[in-house]
Amino acid sequence: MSDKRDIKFDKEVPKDARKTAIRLFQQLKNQRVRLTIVAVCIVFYTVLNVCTPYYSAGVIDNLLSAIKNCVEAGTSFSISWNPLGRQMVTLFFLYVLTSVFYHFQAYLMASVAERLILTLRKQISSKLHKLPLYFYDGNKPGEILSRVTSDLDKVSETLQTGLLKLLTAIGTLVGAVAFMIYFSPLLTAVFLIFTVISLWVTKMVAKKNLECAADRQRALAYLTGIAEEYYTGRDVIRAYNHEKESMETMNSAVDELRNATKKTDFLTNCVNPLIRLLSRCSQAAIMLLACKWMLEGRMSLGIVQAFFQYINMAAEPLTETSYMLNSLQSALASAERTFHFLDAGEEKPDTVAPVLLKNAKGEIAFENVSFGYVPDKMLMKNISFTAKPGQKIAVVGSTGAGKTTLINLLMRFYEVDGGKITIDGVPTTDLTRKELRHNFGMVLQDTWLFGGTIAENIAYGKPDATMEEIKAAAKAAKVDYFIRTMPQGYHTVLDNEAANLSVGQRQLITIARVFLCNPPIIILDEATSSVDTRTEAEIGKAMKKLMNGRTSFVIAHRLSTIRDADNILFMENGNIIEQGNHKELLKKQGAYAALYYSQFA
Ligand SMILES: Nc1ncnc2c1ncn2[C@@H]1O[C@H](COP(=O)(O)OP(=O)(O)OP(=O)(O)O)[C@@H](O)[C@H]1O
Repeated sequence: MSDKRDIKFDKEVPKDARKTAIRLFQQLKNQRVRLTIVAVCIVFYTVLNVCTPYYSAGVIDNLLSAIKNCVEAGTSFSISWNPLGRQMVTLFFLYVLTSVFYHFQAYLMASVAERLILTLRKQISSKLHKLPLYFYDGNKPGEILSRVTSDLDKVSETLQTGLLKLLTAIGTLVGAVAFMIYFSPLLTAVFLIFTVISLWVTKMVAKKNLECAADRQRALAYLTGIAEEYYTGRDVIRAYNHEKESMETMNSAVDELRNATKKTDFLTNCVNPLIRLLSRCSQAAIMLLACKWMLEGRMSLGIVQAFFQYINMAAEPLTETSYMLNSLQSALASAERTFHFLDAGEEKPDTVAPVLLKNAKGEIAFENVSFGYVPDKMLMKNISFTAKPGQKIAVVGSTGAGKTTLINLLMRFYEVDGGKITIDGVPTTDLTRKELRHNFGMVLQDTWLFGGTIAENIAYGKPDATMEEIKAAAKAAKVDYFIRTMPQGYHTVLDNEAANLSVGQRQLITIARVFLCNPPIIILDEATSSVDTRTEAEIGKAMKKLMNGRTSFVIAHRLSTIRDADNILFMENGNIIEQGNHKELLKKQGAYAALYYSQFA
């Protein structure tokens, strides 16, 4: 049963942030011009952003004194170009220019980030085809998918928003505080005292919030785990009368999640109003002092409004720095995971001078083949056998005996550790993988049909096949009639994992796929219990027809179907312990005979 103590949540921290940042930057080297323009825009934006409020203080004060002069002189108010009109237009253009620099860099940065993500996605896509199969054995599909989606999205988002904020934060903060001190050291001190208090409060709440969020995550994962467990085991739970216990465990998990969520929600919802309250208090205190000084003539209105602009400017980097650093850290962790994936060991490259195998006859030989999934633990030792063109080879053995492994080696999904496998006398390592696999057709129990039309699915191995060829293949597999009864016939789109087809129909379509490719060698994994007897007979007939004239390897689950095999490989613990035809093996009175008599006696 799932145990919530087993569920761990790692904080998103890169192992080597510096190395990852440098590597990420290297990926941007073809975008140097754009990045330089972005850097220039950021510098101009920061300088203008910090200097404009200072300029605005003078303009507002001049405007105010012009209004005052008019009121005192009893004349109507007008603005002359020199100096007030000029100053106001300059201020307007300063704001416009600041905004232009900001938006231009944002536009460029978005295109830099998306180009980078496109490059990385292309690298991942090409990597997926170069990875050896054992990589997929050790990694969950969800993990690999998240490299392509959420990890790269996070990098892009941080490059576009977080990085700009971080780069402008120091300049803005230093500039704003410097101007504030210049205007009034006392008001600046009031602002800084309140800021330090609110930073401290945020830190305390954030720490507590992080703990509660981890508790909530744990409680949620536990609840999801047991819900899934109970759902899949519902029959067994009922059969053993464990409904009450399951319900109690479920209720306590739901309760725990409720408590954890309550705490997290409270902390999340209370932190913002608290910070806002502190910021209002600080602004009220500053405003009180500033108004007093204004009344005493010690401070002008222009300076007060400029001071408040600086307060807003300085508060943002101060309160957001920790968020920005976290998001940068988490983006670097994402980038690190992506690079780790891109660095994974690839399949041994194809030979540089490959042999071309035109019209293979289909003679296969295993010569003293040894293999282990784990380097120092050999599963197969010195396996040898030969399959003459057109022969039927049956591979038999209990579960885990090594039947699939034998096929994996034949198809070069894994590389042998010793000995060699030849096809028409040519070692498979002397061919390119593409050339080798071109000679094989596979019909497995787990059929794989993709989201496309039935015709496209049949033509998967020969995309340029004509409709006539596709129909002929379907006819050969005895699935043509069924396809024609579908609403759009061959153009019926299969989606949702071909849920509208039965297991047997899916298998017949994959048989048609092999008929179309017409390979000299085929691999068949016999259907077990997932189809009814009639369908099984239909599949059996189609397979028999497919085997006709081709070298075939049949992974057999029932001994009744392999009596006519030319060679039966009886496997145990990864090795072939007996081989020969049905009669020879019965005569031997060995493991095959024992199994045969146990099934048919
Ligand atoms: N990717 C892998 N990594 C490590 N060990 C593996 C891997 N695949 C299979 N094995 C191990 O190799 C042995 C042979 O497995 P294989 O899948 O070839 O057996 P099988 O005869 O096809 O079994 P089944 O009839 O159940 O499919 C088993 O002990 C299995 O646990």
